[in-house]
Amino acid sequence: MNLLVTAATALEIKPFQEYLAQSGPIPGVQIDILISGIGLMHTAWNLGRQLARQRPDVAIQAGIAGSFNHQWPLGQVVMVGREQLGDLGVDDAGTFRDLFEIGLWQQGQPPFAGTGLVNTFTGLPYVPELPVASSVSVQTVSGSAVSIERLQQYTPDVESMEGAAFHYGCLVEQVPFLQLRCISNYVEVRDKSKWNIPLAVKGLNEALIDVMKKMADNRR
Ligand SMILES: O=C(O)c1cccc(C(=O)CC[C@H]2O[C@@H](n3cnc4c(=O)[nH]cnc43)[C@H](O)[C@@H]2O)c1
Repeated sequence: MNLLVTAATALEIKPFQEYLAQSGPIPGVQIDILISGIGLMHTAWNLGRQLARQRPDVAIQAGIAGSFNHQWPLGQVVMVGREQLGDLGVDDAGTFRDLFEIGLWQQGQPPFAGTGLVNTFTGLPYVPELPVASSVSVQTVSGSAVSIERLQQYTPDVESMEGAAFHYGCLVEQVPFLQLRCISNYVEVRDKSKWNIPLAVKGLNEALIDVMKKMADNRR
């Protein structure tokens, strides 16, 4: 099995890489690591180049995220079922309208299902039993009541800056994929002191190692 593990920053998957360095090669599994950079543009370009070089059997994007859902504690790991683009559109005299609303994109145009980039989890050797989240990808981390209220139209559970690019690339290339996110903060009026990135990185990497091992076991 060729497994691609990608993250926006090296920090997010450092414990995973340390685990791999300690455990040595995993029989039957070749793992490529891609640090894609923060944001949709960097992720789209780096992922596209990587998929052209080496088509993986499975791709996993691992990252931290903000949560709209206060039922989930910081450190909760989720897998993303549906991605939407939260800020690609026009400012119509003070009202945000996305590309579907103004007719520049059509709902259901491949690889979209409606207005979402949906993971059916098909083709994965193992699907973890994690809460399934709806996600919105943004260029700017939401940090004001106005921007948070505007995103409610997408009924998101979580927010990241790379997820939609990852779903798009994997759907177009028909690579089975899994987006794992661990909650580092709530999406609320910005107060960085409430974020817990170390906790989220720890939870993310524990889940990532577990998923990688189970995928390897199921592929042998
Ligand atoms: O402002 C800072 O000092 C600062 C320090 C470290 C990290 C940040 C980020 O904004 C991290 C963005 C990064 O993490 C994902 N992420 C995490 N929480 C959120 C969120 O609430 N909304 C959107 N993205 C989030 C994101 O995918 C980026 O890769 C700031």
